Amino acid sequence: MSMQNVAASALQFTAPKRNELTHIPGDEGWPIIGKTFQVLADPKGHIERNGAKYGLVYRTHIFGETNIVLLGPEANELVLFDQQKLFSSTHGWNKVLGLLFPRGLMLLDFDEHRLHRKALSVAFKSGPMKSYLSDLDRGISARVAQWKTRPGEMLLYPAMKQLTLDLAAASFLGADIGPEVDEINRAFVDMVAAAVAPVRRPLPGTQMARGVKGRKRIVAYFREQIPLRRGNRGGDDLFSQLCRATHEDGALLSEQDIIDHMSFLMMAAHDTLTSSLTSFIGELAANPDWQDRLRAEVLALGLAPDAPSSFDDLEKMPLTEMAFKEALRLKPPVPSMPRRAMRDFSFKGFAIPAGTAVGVNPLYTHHMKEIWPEPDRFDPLRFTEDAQRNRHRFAFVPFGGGAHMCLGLHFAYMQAKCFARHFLQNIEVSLAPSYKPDWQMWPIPKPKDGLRVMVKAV
Ligand code: HEM
Repeated sequence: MSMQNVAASALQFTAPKRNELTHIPGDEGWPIIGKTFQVLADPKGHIERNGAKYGLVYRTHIFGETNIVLLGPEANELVLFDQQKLFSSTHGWNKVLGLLFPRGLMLLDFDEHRLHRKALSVAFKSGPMKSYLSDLDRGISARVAQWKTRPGEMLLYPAMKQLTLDLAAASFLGADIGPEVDEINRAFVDMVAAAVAPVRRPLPGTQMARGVKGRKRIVAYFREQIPLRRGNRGGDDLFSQLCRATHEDGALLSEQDIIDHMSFLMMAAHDTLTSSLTSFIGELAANPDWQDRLRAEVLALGLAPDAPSSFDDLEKMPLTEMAFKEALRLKPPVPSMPRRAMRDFSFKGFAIPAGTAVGVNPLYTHHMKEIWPEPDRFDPLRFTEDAQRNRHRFAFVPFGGGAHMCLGLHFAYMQAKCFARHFLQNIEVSLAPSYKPDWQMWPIPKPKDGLRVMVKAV
């Protein structure tokens, strides 16, 4: 199938009439605003109250539209695995991300999505990943060494945000960006912040307006660089990999495709890693026994404090991986995932018509008491092989599942373990007595006060 035929087949939909959904239990709240403010104020509480009142399928109204929320592992499997190709990711995510990240991988569907995902996958094979690891390792080691020289209180979230930004510049764009690096970083930060801004139109003075301007700058940068990266200025960074990537028929990705995929990839990686690395270290600060166990695992690698980490070293950190998973369970960086039904379907006895906006919710599933006893307790042993064996495979879905499962999953584990290795080997982290950080859980989990931790050299 040629790329043009595939692109032309993008699906259209008609939203169902209101009375086609009223058989589904729920409460749509006020006209127009619906339940939007309740969801924004307390997403976990809101969804748990609705789940308790209405069950695993309920109707609500957010962001100007009726939504059907489908809860639990079976719903995740139906929607994410999507064996029957019922659900469009394009028409789910477009409303949130379409203006700034049009045609990012997650915003493509079905055959077209499959072809692009295949082309992008080369950049995530083990050869390129090893090269990203050496960039990440260098950046992390240098930053941890700086933190080590400044013992005392530190605001974890902003420090982590700056670090992931600098690491993305090195591993995604190459160390050699030149004097434009600060300007590109700023444009990128504006674009990512706009992705989750409450005002969705680029009105003057809004974050969305800054985001649209940032996108213009980033697009211009990519456009000017593509011919250079395809020639002898290309390196091993992710951008250069995409500039050389081809479709099945051997054709290079188009300039516009590279721009759209790069913008999306950088966004997909940035806030998710910032959020998860912050919650991971936050949990270790709150659970010193686990911090000690992971430090022992790191020290057992036998590496000098400033020595680089290899793929093999990271393989020998299973407890660290389990602890990172537990942080992702407690605070999934993508707490909910939207889709649009392209055909009629039914779930738990409810008929749901084509065109309906539906959503699944990792944040809810990750706290279901019947799957995760004492769901708010940090316990990495939930992820031993034994403990996982009898669990539904869609009970833990921080990276989604099925065709759109996170393409950067191994990148994320690699960065988290590399970070843990340098951090724990050099720094001890704690929380002040009686301090309980307060988190905003949606659209991306983030500590409200930046998360104050105490650091000291090990
Ligand atoms: C802890 C970090 C991360 C988390 C929790 C995360 C989570 C997710 C989730 C839940 C999805 C699927 C959304 C859906 O189906 O609606 C997704 C998709 C994606 N993620 Fe990640 N992500 C992370 C890091 C990354 C990184 C580091 C990269 C790139 C280097 C990345 C690239 C992508 C891409 C390209 C997709 C779209 C895949 C597709 O549609 O085929 N992510 N991610």
